[in-house]
Amino acid sequence: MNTIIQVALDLLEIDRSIQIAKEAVEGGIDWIEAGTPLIKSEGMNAIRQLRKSFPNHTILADMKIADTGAFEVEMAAKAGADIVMLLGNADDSTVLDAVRSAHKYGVKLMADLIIVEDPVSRAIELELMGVDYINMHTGIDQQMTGKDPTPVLEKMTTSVSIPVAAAGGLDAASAAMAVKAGASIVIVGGNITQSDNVTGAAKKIREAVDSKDIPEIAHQTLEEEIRQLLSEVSTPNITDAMHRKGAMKDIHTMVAGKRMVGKAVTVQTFEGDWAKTVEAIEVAGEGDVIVIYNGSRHISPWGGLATLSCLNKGIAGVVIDGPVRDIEEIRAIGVPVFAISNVPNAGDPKGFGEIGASIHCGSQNVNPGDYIVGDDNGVVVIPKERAYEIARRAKEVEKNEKRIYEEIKRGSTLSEVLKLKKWEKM
Ligand SMILES: O=C([C@H](O)CO)[C@H](O)[C@H](O)COP(=O)(O)O
Repeated sequence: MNTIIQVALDLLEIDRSIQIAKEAVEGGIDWIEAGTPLIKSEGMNAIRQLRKSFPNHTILADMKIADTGAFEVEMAAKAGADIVMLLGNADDSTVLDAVRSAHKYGVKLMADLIIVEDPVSRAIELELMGVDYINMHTGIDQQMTGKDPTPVLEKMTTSVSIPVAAAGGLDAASAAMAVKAGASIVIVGGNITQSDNVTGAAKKIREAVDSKDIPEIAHQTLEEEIRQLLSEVSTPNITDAMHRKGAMKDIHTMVAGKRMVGKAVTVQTFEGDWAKTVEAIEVAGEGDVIVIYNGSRHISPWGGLATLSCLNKGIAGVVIDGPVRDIEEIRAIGVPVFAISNVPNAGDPKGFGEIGASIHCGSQNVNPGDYIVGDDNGVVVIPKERAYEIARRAKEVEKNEKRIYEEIKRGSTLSEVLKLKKWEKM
C-alpha cells in the first residue's frame, strides 16, 4: 500500500486552512487533518467546512480527546470526520467508550501517543481496546526541545498490527525515514502549511516517501544546529520567539547589511579604559561575539585596529554598550560591529574591569556563552540554556511569516490574514 500523507492544519482560521489544504492536495497529499488549534478556534464548524470542501478525502479530527470519549467522538463524527484522534494516555474508560461511540457512528479512532511514557506498551493496550491507528507523535513544543518521533518507530511498527502514523516536525527527509521505519501514514503540519509554496512542499514530501532512496540527513552537533538555525532567522523572528524579550536597547549596527551569530565573550570595563576590551580579542575564539559594557556613552573603548584584529581571528562580531571610533575603517573591514554611536575619542589602556563576567549590555543580562544575534534591526541575547529551543521557535516564526507574506502578496492585508479584529482582547 502507498504511504498515506496527512496534512495537519494547525492554523486558527478555517478559510485559510481550506485554501492551504487545496494547495496541499494539488501536491499529492491524501488525508486532511483539522488540527487541534483549528478545532479549538473554529469548533466543529472546521470539520463541517472541510467535509464540504473535500467530499472525497479522508478527514481526521484531531480532538486529542482526554475525557468524555463517546460524546466527543459523536460530535466529530456528526460534523463529518472519518477518523477521530484521542489521547493515548486517556483513561481506559475514556478509550473504551470512545471505541463504542466510533463503532456506533462508523468512524475510526487514532490514538496520539504524544506524552505517553512507554508508547510501545500503551500502543499494544490501545490496539487490544479497539483503537484503529496509532500516532507516534512528538508535539510541537516537544520538538522545540529536540525530541524526535523516529527512534521508537521501528519498535512500534513491529509491536502492533494496526497501522502506525508518524508525526512531529516531519519534512521530506524525516518523513521518508519514518516510512523506512515502518510508518504507513506520515502526518505533516508546519513543513507544508507554513510554506510559501504549499503545493511544492507537499510534492517534495510525496516524492520523498514514494522514493526508495532515503535522503542522507547530515549529522550536526547541537551547537552547529543552533548556529545554522540562528543564521537563517532575523532578530525580529527571535524576539517574537522569546515573547518580545531579548532585544538590546539603543544598540545599532555600525556596518549596515552585516549579520552576526555567535557565543558571547563578555567584557566589563570602565569609562576611558580599553585594555580589557582589546585583550578579549585574545580570549575569544572563531565564531564568538565580544560583548562589552563600557560604562560611558562618550568615550570609545573600540576602534579600527581592534576590529582588524577580530578579522584575523575569525571573531563573529562585537557589541558595545558604548560608542566606537574609526567608523570608516570599521565599515571597510566589514566585521559586524554594533554600538550606541560613534565618537572621535578613546580612553587609555589601564587594565581595570573583567573578561568573562556576567554583564548588563543594552539593558539585557549577558552571560559568557549566551548566543548573540545581530542584524540591521539590532541585537538580541539568547540565554545559552534555552538556545536550542529559541532557535527552533524562531525558525517556526520565520516559516509562518513566509506563508503570511505569500498570502499578502496575493492581494490580502496583514489584518485580514490574521483576522486582527476577531482576536482583539475582550
Ligand atoms: O498534532 C499536532 C500538534 O499537537 C498541534 O496540534 C500537529 O498537527 C502535528 O505535530 C503535526 O504538525 P508538525 O509537527 O508541525 O508537522
